[in-house]
Amino acid sequence: MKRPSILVLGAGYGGLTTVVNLQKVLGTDAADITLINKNEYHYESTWLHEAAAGTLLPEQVRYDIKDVIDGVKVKFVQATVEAIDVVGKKVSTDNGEFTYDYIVIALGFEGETFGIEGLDKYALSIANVKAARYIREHIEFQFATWSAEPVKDDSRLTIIVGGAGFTGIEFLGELANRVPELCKEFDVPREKVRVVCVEAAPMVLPGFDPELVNYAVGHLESKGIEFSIGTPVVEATPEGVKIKKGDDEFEFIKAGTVVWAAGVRGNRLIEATPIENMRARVKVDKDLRAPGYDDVFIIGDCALMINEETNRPFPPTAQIAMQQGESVAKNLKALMNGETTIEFVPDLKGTVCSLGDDDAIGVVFGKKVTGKRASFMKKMIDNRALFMIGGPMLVLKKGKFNVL
Ligand SMILES: Cc1cc2nc3c(=O)[nH]c(=O)nc-3n(C[C@H](O)[C@H](O)[C@H](O)COP(=O)(O)OP(=O)(O)OC[C@H]3O[C@@H](n4cnc5c(N)ncnc54)[C@H](O)[C@@H]3O)c2cc1C
Repeated sequence: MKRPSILVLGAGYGGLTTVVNLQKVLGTDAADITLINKNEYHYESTWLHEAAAGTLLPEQVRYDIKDVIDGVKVKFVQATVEAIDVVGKKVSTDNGEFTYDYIVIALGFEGETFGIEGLDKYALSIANVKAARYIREHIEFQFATWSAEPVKDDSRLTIIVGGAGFTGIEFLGELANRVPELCKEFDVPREKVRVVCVEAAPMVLPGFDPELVNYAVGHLESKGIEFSIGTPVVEATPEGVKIKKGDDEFEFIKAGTVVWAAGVRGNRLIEATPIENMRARVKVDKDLRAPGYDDVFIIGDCALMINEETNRPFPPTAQIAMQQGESVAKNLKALMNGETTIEFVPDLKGTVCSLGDDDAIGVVFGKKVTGKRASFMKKMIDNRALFMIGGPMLVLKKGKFNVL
């Protein structure tokens, strides 16, 4: 009898956790499992702000996929997915076509600019490890140019961060520590550098406890970060951004670097399928299948699940993507054995937002934490994600141990 074929698209938190768990729950001959990913490595999306600021090297935030999968049970194909045909049950890539009996779509997030003029063209986005490396090098180039040019353009040293949500604040935390290093390296006086966070909403870190938000803002301001809150970006140009400060009041901030960290959406490939979606995120069934497509599972940032307690979608997180990966592996096994699938219920342990390498805020198991304790917890969370996918060897190789 032909073995069922399982295609997993994307080797991020969701896809890799699915595969690692399939290796555990299925016997060697139970299925043909193929994992397709754009790169031969996985990168830790939750560490990308560090690679973008330059506080970690791009190499430190990624590892080879072949090091964590069992080559006997799983075939890895490096390819870029170009189209998903959920009716014909096939996937086109730049490295051939693949058919499937079951598919797991875990292609992650893309930046969302909400149609704001010029942002797509002139703002950078912390979207993947290559984009993060580009941001790091762009900032360094601006500092090096300022240092070398005879007539100085101080706006080169202004960095605008669009968005005071989780990603924006974590990136600002890294920049706050990185800027003094850059000033030293490129002979730039610190007072010449501006880092400005521009946010449309009336608050920083919506959804976070106000006391923790005050702590975060105070910490970042003490390191020279400026906040412009309730002032939406209305346009980006090659010279900087225009922000709205009142009914008819606008300000143009000249800047050498604009990083847009104010929105994510699912992978655009979803929008080209007949599956109903909102900004490429699919409101999945309770067992994580796409409504109307019994052989299609969608997880991670491409999936949308409503938190029934708040009646709002769960925020897209690595924590949920990994738990979904575990659940999908169990459900695939159940389907192959003719059993019923289980409902996915997120088990939220808390959230910690870093403020650089040495400080953080968070709520863990219902308790508020700040400072070095929170920073320690953040590193333990990062190390746990490595452990769940690659075991102790991966933690030793890539883990964060600078905990004091
Ligand atoms: C700076 C930053 C900080 C964050 N911090 C946290 C945090 O502290 N805690 C938390 O829980 N979450 C955090 N998140 C969110 C978290 O990173 C995402 O929710 C998580 O990565 C989603 O996992 P995923 O498996 O859906 O996608 P990803 O982990 O993004 O993986 C998607 C994979 O698909 C691949 N891929 C994409 N397109 C294609 C294609 N066409 N063909 C082939 N392969 C493709 C990508 O290369 C990637 O390997 C953070 C995000 C960012 C950007």
